[in-house]
Amino acid sequence: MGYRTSIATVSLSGDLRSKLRAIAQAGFEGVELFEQDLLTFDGPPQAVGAFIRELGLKLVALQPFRDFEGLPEPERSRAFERAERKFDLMEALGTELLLVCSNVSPKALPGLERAAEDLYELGERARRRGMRIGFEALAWGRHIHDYRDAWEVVRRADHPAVGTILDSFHILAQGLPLSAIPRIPPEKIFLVQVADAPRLEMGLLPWSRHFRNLPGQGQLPLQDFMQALAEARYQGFLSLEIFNDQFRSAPPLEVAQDAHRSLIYLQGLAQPQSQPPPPRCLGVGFVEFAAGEGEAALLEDLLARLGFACTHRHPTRQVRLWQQGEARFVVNAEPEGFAHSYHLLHGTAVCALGLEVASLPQALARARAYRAPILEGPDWPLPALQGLEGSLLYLLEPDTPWWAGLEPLSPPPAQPHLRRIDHIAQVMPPAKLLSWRLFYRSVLGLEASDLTEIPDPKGLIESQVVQNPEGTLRLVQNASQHTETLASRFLSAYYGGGVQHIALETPDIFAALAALEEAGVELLPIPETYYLDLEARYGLAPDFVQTLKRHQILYEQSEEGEFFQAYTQTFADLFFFEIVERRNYQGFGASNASVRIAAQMRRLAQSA
Ligand SMILES: O=C(O)c1ccc(O)c(O)c1
Ligand SMILES: [Mg+2]
Repeated sequence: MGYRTSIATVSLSGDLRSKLRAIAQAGFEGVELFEQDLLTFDGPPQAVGAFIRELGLKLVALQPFRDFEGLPEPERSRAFERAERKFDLMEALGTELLLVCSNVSPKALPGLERAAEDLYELGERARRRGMRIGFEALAWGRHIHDYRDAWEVVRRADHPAVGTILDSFHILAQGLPLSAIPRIPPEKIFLVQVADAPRLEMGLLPWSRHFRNLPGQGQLPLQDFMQALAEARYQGFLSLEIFNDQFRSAPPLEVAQDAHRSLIYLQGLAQPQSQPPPPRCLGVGFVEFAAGEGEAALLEDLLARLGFACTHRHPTRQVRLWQQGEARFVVNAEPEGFAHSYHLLHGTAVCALGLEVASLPQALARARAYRAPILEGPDWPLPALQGLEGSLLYLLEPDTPWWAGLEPLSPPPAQPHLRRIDHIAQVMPPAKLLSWRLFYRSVLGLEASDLTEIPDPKGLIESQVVQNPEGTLRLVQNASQHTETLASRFLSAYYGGGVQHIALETPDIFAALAALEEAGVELLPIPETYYLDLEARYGLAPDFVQTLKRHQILYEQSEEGEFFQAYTQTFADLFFFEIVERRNYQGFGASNASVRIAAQMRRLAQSA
């Protein structure tokens, strides 16, 4: 990639040695050292510098040097003394760039000219020691909080050892215009720091210190920022500086690997032609369940009642294919192999998804560019990416005859009530939501919705939707910080994340449910009060509401259309199917989610 990659140590958890190892292992070329982190190293600064070089990393900068410009005496003189001690430290470490962030002290005096004089003098001191200083505007700086002012100060200082540092968060969070960036001479931009963030209504300082996230995970207009950098012809390091509470408690290597991926993604935003394009994802070709033999029979009984036909079976193995319309489920009850291991760990569960892509070579090239490990070879029926929590994401083109090795048994149902997989809902630990958001956006080029919150009787559930533009591939991802929510109970029951439900689409939910009821499928009972409220909320005809109620259907209306949904009782405790009918409707029935969760909780309490 064009820009050299770096990350600030503040972005990761652990002591300095583990941070640096993770940074090197994830493939970064440089690192910005946060001075605080020196305290977690069991050796002198020289040893830190040596360790960094042994890892093959370049120490891009030491940071931050705070509260420098605009001070009255005697603070001003003291600030220069402090700076000299930083230069000593930098000499020991072996780095030549010091990040100076704008003064936040109430003692700081205003005036760009005054600040320029201070920076000139600091630059002169730095130059004498073969060093440089980069001036960065903090969004909450006392007088200087706009990158244009920081640049103006640097321009007036007019010293070869004084440049500016741009930080996408401080610029984009304030919504500053980017038009001045291309006018800064590239050699005067000493470093560019990048971070994304969710849009939050809060003060800039707590927002920056706790909620920054990786490019591709948030909502800031980073594409515009990258465009402006390209116009400026900047060629130095892109350094991630991610202050985030979640990342600072997550395994450092996982965060570092995501971080490296996010820089590739960022590069692609400005120059899509510099990397393999994302695959066109078409939909879910199949879902594979891992099951023990006894459970496989129960699951297959449920599939049969849902209207699926067992169309194929493996000649020698415990592997069967069930189909209805375009929906295909593989039930794998083999006593060895990947599905078996997965079953041992998670119980009856979805162990793999078959993702249909328009071009397999393109999908694999993209995955390689984004360093997503690919499983392929004689051990695997299809090439696969690593999916959620040890599951697999097989990749296939729509006409791939992956079931050619199976024996045909019976034809699929001629008049299926259920036509296709509408969406798949996964539950994961909260810290994984952002990681998968980045994966799906970058490796697979899918769109990710903003995070929303769904109330569960025992706490909040965070939810995001990942989908293709056509809406033929939809993944809903849920997580919860609260231990008693349904999502969290799923995590503990399944020993990790996984598929919690699969929604199947029908063109006529009343006919579909009548058939299911006839076949003895148990639906999740919905309380009477829901229907009273529904009638009032949308002004529905009583007869219509009675029909919904008879089939335990949840209903939602939006500006454009209508949504109907019903749920099966949970299978093997926590997994279930959903039946949906969409009439010009693109959502997921958010207003009904808490009703459904409460009904499932009641049922769990009864069976406990
Ligand atoms: O939050 C801070 O203090 C801080 C320090 C250094 C930076 O580069 C920055 O963007 C923020
Ligand atoms: Mg910064």
